[in-house]
Amino acid sequence: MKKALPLKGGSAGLRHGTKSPKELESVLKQYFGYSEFRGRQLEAIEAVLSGRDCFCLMPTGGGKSMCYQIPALVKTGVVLVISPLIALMENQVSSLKSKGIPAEFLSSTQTTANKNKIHEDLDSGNPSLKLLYVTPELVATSGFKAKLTKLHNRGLLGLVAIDEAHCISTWGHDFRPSYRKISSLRKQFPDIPILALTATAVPKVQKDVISSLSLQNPVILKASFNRPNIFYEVRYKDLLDDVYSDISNLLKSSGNVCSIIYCLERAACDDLTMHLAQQGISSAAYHAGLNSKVRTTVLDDWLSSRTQVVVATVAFGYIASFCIFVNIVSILQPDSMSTSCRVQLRLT
Ligand SMILES: Nc1ncnc2c1ncn2[C@@H]1O[C@H](COP(=O)(O)OP(=O)(O)OP(=O)(O)O)[C@@H](O)[C@H]1O
Repeated sequence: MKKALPLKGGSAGLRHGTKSPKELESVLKQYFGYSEFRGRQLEAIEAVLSGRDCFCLMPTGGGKSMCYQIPALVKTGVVLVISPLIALMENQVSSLKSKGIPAEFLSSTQTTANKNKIHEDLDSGNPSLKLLYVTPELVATSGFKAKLTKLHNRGLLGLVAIDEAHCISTWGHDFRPSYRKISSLRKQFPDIPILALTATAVPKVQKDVISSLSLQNPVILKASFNRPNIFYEVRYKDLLDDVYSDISNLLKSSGNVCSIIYCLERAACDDLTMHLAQQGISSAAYHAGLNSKVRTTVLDDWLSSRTQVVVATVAFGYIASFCIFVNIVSILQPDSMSTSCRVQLRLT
């Protein structure tokens, strides 16, 4: 049976579920370079390692992923991560791989050859994978359920993590009907801990998520949403002579700070990008109307500071999750205050 990944410093004799906070911290340091856990991370990790279900409410960018990534490193078997966005999965998987952590995702964007390789690994009885990211749509299929059952029967399903768990709730702002179907997992694998993660704080949603997933006596963790490094300034469009000029002046006065501007419509992204280019500001549009190759180039150029400004629809906020100083400008009415705040918190 595949063991947990080896730890530097000779901790190999430890069994999952029995690690001390210090030992878990050393795993954090070894793989991610951070010296301590943030907020409620450690409690969430300890809860699932002890076999408990857990509902974890943490602000966007608060470090929810660590709550299942650390267990994946210390537990035997595979951690299944259910995530609603392929771009998010791709981003996480490539970041984990760059740290030497075996992770993969299954989605329609994968080549058949890649998918086959992942399935072969899962069927091998000794998978090298530690984390497998999938969509809720895939989890609902009978073929994938059978695969999970096989994995579980061999003692190789370590944890089910449900990212963006508010999508389960009809009261959640990103409600996805297919998410409802994953509620069968609790019945299917009664002995496997389920970790539900969300940044949506509405009590009605929390209750709905916990009951829809039939979480058993879950550990409920709520982290503080206070982010002192965030500063909001509101400028009324109607009081400005020219919104585009106001934005370009703001960008020029901020120096070379990497920035994102959110617009509701694709055409506005293209228009504003053109205006900024005319003002000598390096910028690029990012929206669903561009093919994935262009979008990847835009993201890469922005992350490596070859482009200063991305003018995007809200989809961009789900992809980029690491930037030190960011100017965020939302023009036009955001679809909801909650979405706007979530995206901003993730990026700040
Ligand atoms: N203990 C820690 N110390 C320092 N940085 C951390 C810690 N845990 C996580 N991070 C970093 O915080 C950033 C945000 O983490 P993560 O993407 O997991 O947040 P999240 O809560 O999942 O956000 P979202 O709601 O956007 O999905 C990442 O760059 C991650 O590496």
